[in-house]
Amino acid sequence: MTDLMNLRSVSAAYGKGQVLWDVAFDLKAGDAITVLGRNGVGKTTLIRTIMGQLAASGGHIYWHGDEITEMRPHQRSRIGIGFVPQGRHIFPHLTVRENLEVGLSALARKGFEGPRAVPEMVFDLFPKLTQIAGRKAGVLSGGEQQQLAIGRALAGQPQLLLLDEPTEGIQPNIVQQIEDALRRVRTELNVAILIVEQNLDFAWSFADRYLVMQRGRIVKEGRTAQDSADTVAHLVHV
Ligand SMILES: Nc1ncnc2c1ncn2[C@@H]1O[C@H](COP(=O)(O)OP(=O)(O)OP(=O)(O)O)[C@@H](O)[C@H]1O
Repeated sequence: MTDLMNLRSVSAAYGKGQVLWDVAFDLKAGDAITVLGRNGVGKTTLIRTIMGQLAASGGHIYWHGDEITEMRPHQRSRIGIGFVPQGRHIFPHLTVRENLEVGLSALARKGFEGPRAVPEMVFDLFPKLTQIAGRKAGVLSGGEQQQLAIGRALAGQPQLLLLDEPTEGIQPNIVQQIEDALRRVRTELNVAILIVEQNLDFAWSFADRYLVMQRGRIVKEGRTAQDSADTVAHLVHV
């Protein structure tokens, strides 16, 4: 079986300032991987490069074995890459349901015969969204907005979900609900999940594999079941 995604020697830059160097890793269906590192090491840049919001300045990105390095972000979302950006970026003046419907645009794949309504699975994973479906997203708590942002990405039925610091500023009981939901996304839907995180406990508990970045490079990687979180804490915490 071909991998879901492969990164080969990927680099990225903002103008002349190179931020990513030689990043390489593979993802399979249903994988859960976390990208760790201090502020400013390039984690968000990596996720934006995978999503195509920032063009790779070198290297190659493959999806099911096909090169997508030059593909535009909306096309990447149509082939099955979902993105929950840092800060969530929900539409405050739209209702919860309308925000979720925005996520359906990713289903406009050529020949895709999928549903044209938000899949029930999204409400099943986040029951709170059913209760607040008619409310304007701008008035929701941070935890509700995060559930909405994840639900919106899932409405597009991705095969890979990219999440940038999903636990940032969220109270612990909601973090637990998000973790439980993401676990189900993986096991029940076989969606691969890549999470950029500062919360080492959450990252270790959720992910099977970890990558640690320093100054735009992957400096350490491994399996969370084999290594203790203490072995990377000094590379992650300031
Ligand atoms: N739009 C931009 N233009 C220029 N430089 C940028 C831009 N965005 C990020 N950078 C720089 O790129 C480097 C990596 O930033 P990035 O946001 O990817 O790091 P990060 O590891 O995600 O950090 P954080 O945890 O703070 O989000 C930093 O030096 C940052 O200042």
